[in-house]
Amino acid sequence: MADNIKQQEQQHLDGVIYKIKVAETSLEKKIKSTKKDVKDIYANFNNDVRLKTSTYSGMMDTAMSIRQQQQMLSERENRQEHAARELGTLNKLEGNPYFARIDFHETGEKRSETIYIGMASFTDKPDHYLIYDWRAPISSIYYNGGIGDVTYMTPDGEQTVNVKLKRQFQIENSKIKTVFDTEEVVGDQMLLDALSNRSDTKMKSIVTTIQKEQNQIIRDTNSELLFVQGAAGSGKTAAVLQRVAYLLYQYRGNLHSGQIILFSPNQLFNDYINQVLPELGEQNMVQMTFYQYSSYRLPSLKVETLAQRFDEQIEERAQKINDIKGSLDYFKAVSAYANHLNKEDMRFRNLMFNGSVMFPKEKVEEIYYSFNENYNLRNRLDATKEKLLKMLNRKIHVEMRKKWVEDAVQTLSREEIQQMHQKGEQEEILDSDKEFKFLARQIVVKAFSKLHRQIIRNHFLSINNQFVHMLRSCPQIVDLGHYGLDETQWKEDIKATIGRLKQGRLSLADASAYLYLYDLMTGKRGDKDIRYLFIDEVQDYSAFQLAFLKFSFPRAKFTLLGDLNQAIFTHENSRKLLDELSTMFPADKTRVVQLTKSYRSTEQITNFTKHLLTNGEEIVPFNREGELPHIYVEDGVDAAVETVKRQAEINLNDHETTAIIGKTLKECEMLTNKLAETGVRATLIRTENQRLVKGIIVVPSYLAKGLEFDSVIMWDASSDCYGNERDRQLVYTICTRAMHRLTIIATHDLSPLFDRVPESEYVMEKSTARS
Ligand SMILES: Nc1ncnc2c1ncn2[C@@H]1O[C@H](COP(=O)(O)OP(=O)(O)OP(=O)(O)O)[C@@H](O)[C@H]1O
Repeated sequence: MADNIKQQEQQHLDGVIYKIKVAETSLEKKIKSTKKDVKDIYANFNNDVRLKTSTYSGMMDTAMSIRQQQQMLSERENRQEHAARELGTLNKLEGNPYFARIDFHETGEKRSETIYIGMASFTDKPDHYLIYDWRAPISSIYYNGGIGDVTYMTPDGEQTVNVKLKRQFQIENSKIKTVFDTEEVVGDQMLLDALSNRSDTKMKSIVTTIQKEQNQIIRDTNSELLFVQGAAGSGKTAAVLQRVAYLLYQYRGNLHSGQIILFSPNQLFNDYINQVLPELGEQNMVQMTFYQYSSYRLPSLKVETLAQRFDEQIEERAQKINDIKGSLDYFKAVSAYANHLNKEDMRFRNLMFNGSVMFPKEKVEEIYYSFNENYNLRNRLDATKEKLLKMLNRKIHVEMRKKWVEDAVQTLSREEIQQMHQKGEQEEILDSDKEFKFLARQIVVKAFSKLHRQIIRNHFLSINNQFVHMLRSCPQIVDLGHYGLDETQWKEDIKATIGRLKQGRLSLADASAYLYLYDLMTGKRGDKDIRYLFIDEVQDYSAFQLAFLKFSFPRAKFTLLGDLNQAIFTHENSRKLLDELSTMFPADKTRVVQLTKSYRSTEQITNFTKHLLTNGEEIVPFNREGELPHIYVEDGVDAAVETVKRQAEINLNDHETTAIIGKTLKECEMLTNKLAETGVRATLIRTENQRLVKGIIVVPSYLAKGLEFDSVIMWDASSDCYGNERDRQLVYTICTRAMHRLTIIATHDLSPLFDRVPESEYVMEKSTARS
């Protein structure tokens, strides 16, 4: 780029920065003066508020003047807060105000226009934009096309402009480091620079290099269901975080971050991505894992953890059970079963008082089914509660005459009596009979309060029994044979579920059905406040879970991101997911976007990992050069640990973050101990509640989901660890975590899952070959 262009742009930049500084000074003044105002209001509060409390009108005056002062205060405080936020944005802009310039011509206009695009908008006078926010409609032309006609969406519909110049900048500390003009959508050079950076324990925003296909995902506002199938490293997570920032900008004032929820694969991942939105000047949305959601909804039960769920995968029969329990057929079966509860089969519990039955379950059942067939489960339950509460009220009189109440009245202390009078808002009564009745009533009401609460909280329903009854009824509703199961196996599984329930535990698959059944029984209608729901790594969700989430968040638009190649929990079944999903949303409001380009890894790593898949989704590597992956096949564990040690040291010397990814936690523990014996310090990530750290970490495969590292060492890629075809997607997921370097180490024969990779795509290092 010619020096004079750089100079001209630097001059323009200096001018913008000067104006930003002017705006900052004026905001600082404004903040100072508002602060002083607030202080003055507090100081003069006593003088300005006229306290007149002797008459009614005096009290009204006082109230009015307090209210005026409060309004003034809150108005000043809002102003101060707003100015402080604006100042924060300007401070961020000052060092790096924009990253692109576009010159374009709009049909019908005499002159071309020039705009600069940055992280936030900046005007020096009303409607005079020196910088446009990257999320403004016009900024789309930067992401959507190169030179020539480019179309973008405005609030009034599509608009086409003719782009004459597209210029990109790298600015640091108010100085232009590089300027380049590009004909492309977003220049490869800029993207290459961004991707060559080292990994971090926190994900970064991609605003300056968003790709066209990613931009479609970010700016989609029409779809009820947006399904993104994207290869590993294609920027699904990155794009979705930008999308949240975009939605918050687009619907400012009508949408806040608390109305957006992101379901993520694990807590480590939550921690990894939690800086992106603050970096974009927005607040984080609600983030949770499905496990956390189920546990929060079922506080008295222990739901199976990620690690337990992963270990369970190994058993084939458990997998079949999971398949059926994850299906839409099963979801429909639970719905049909609940529907039939309107007529019969609702299970109840006795309501007890002082160790004996107060309302027997038969009585509760009689009440429940006494209402006509127009009642649904929700109002049937409400009406039952109302009736039970009335009956409980009527029982107060009977109970008051019982001996235990008389005894309790006799033993009341003076203080207790006084307290009861205060609570009952009744003066002490001189008539002793009335006084006795008053006290007896208070005692009974207090004693009944637990029962009262139990009625309000539906304790007369027996959800555990109901759930088991539902499981028993299933063979009549779902075709078990279709899932390769027979009734005996199903019964055995029910037995296991009962065993778990007795210990207060539930499997994750059971937890969804349990919650759904409970919600139907109690007529819950879901959380209507959530407007956007995102699921990352959706291939690990079952159709049941998705249908349940749709039921639980009925007003939310869904954005689902996944890679069918990385289905480590649902395996091949995940391919059915798309079909099943399409039945849950209106076809004209469903959009499927495919991202095929993989940005995370070097071309060599992507070419290698591509061959790990059979019939995989399409993957195109991004053109970034690196070394070929290395495979070491060693003679035994000790030799392999030595190789891990050597490789980890090389990686550390290159300042690379290394993740050693083992299959299970047990293997990772063993390796960490062995490494420690040889003097290598590595941090073992045992649970998802830990934090990622720099240096060498050892992490089990199921926790590495969604994360990325400079270097990955795959630990024990031998045939007895990964001998099963079902592990193919897991191996793919592990290897695709590497950005710059991938090393695969086997303690003996290499897993056959690598057989399909052509020899030209890696360097094979056999133990014997090196010795
Ligand atoms: N347009 C882009 N500009 C710069 N970096 C990008 C872009 N798109 C993706 N990346 C980078 O590529 C890497 C992979 O992105 P991301 O983690 O979002 O992929 P993913 O599709 O969610 O991957 P996976 O499914 O394997 O977890 C990240 O480091 C991300 O910052």
